[in-house]
Amino acid sequence: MNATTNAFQMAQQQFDQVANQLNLDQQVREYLRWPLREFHFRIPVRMDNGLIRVFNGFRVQHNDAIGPCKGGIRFHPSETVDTVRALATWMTWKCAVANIPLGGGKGGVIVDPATLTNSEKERLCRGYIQQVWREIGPRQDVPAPDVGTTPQMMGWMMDEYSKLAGEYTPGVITGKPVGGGGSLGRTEATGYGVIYNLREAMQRLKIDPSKCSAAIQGFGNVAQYAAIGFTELLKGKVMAVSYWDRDDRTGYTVSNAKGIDPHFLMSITDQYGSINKDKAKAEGYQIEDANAWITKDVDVLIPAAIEGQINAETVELISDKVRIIAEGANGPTTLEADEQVKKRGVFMVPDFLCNAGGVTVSYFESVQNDMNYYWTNKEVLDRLDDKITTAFHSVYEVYEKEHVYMRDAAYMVAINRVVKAMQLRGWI
Ligand SMILES: NC(=O)C1=CN([C@@H]2O[C@H](COP(=O)(O)OP(=O)(O)OC[C@H]3O[C@@H](n4cnc5c(N)ncnc54)[C@H](OP(=O)(O)O)[C@@H]3O)[C@@H](O)[C@H]2O)C=CC1
Ligand SMILES: O=C(O)CCC(=O)C(=O)O
Repeated sequence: MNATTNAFQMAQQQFDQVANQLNLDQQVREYLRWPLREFHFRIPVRMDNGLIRVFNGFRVQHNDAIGPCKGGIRFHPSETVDTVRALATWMTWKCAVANIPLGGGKGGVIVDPATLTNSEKERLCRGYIQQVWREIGPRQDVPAPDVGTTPQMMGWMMDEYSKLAGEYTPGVITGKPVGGGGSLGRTEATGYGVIYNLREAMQRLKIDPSKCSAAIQGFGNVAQYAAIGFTELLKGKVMAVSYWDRDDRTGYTVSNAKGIDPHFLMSITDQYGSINKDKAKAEGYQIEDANAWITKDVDVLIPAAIEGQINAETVELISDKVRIIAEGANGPTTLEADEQVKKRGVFMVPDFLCNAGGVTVSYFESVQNDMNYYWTNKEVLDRLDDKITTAFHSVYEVYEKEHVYMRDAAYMVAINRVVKAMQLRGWI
């Protein structure tokens, strides 16, 4: 998030705007504007050099009216509790709009995982669980990966929880490695979910996807599979992706006038989403500055890195050719920029609808863990497609009927479902 934008204030303001439109009761607003519970803790870790380093960790549980809290754990050097609160709040709306029986939670550790060795990462993951294990569980709160965390880390966390709980408990965490309690399809789920949303949006807007081009910000998990999906499922062209270069401490855009080959770029990308720009250049790619991706004359922009990237400054750089923004990241568009996007009539597929594919397959993973029976990749992706398609149209129908912005329509669907669950449980 850029320095001037606080993600949690942004999440609250988005909610307030729609609460006004829905004329939501004041007491219900108070309930939903803040997380129900949050845990702040310190995680001492013995580093490989024998010294102890203490990390700050958080787990925030926003709402569990519909089911156990659900949401990733982010390892990031600029993590703040407000970012985690925002992400937990958005998880509540995400699970509700996807119509899966889960609530919203999120976790975080202030750390740059790229500075840790593998064994230090393992001890940090186990330490995180040691601090929070009493507050999570398959029927309480189920974490998962997010920025800076991986399936292997989820495997270590599940193992630590199982040891502390005294029984094998795969359903405590999702996004685990396949063969270690994970589900096929989870790796590609979020990026493909973005693409299923785009396919449905284009069908409603009568746009031929095979004639479309896209530019993507980021080249981590979500961006990589969005790029593959855009080229292979929609048959469109991705003209540019951007990434953060750790060595140069700046971002770059990697573009190709003929369209990028996502598989080639993935083959020269490290585990943190950093592309080897020399190898890309040698294959004829152009290397441009960090913001070049957003200036491209493309039909679709897919921000898939972090929060606050389409903001008051960068929104001015968006080409008039852009017709759709599909938010792969959580909270990539600030409130000011959102107003501009709305005014310009660009069709918005909002974050908690657009990137709901990941948590949907996480839900499938926990269902498979409970059954101890695992589905094929095709079964998982077919079910995902079905869920995302239904979610998209449930929001689109409100957008059409109520003549509201797509983000507001998604909030309306989600808030109504959460409020109904709260009423049915006698909370309000
Ligand atoms: N993974 C999932 O299933 C889901 C993820 N999301 C959201 O999607 C977004 C991306 O997550 P994910 O792909 O998993 O995370 P990853 O860590 O795999 O990828 C994010 C990438 O974006 C890079 N990045 C950071 N800042 C910039 C920048 N200014 N310009 C270009 N690249 C940048 C990061 O670099 P570096 O590591 O060097 O900072 C990293 O390589 C996040 O908002 C996440 O919360 C949402 C739903 C589910
Ligand atoms: O897979 C999950 O449970 C959560 C993924 C997540 O953190 C997100 O959707 O932002």
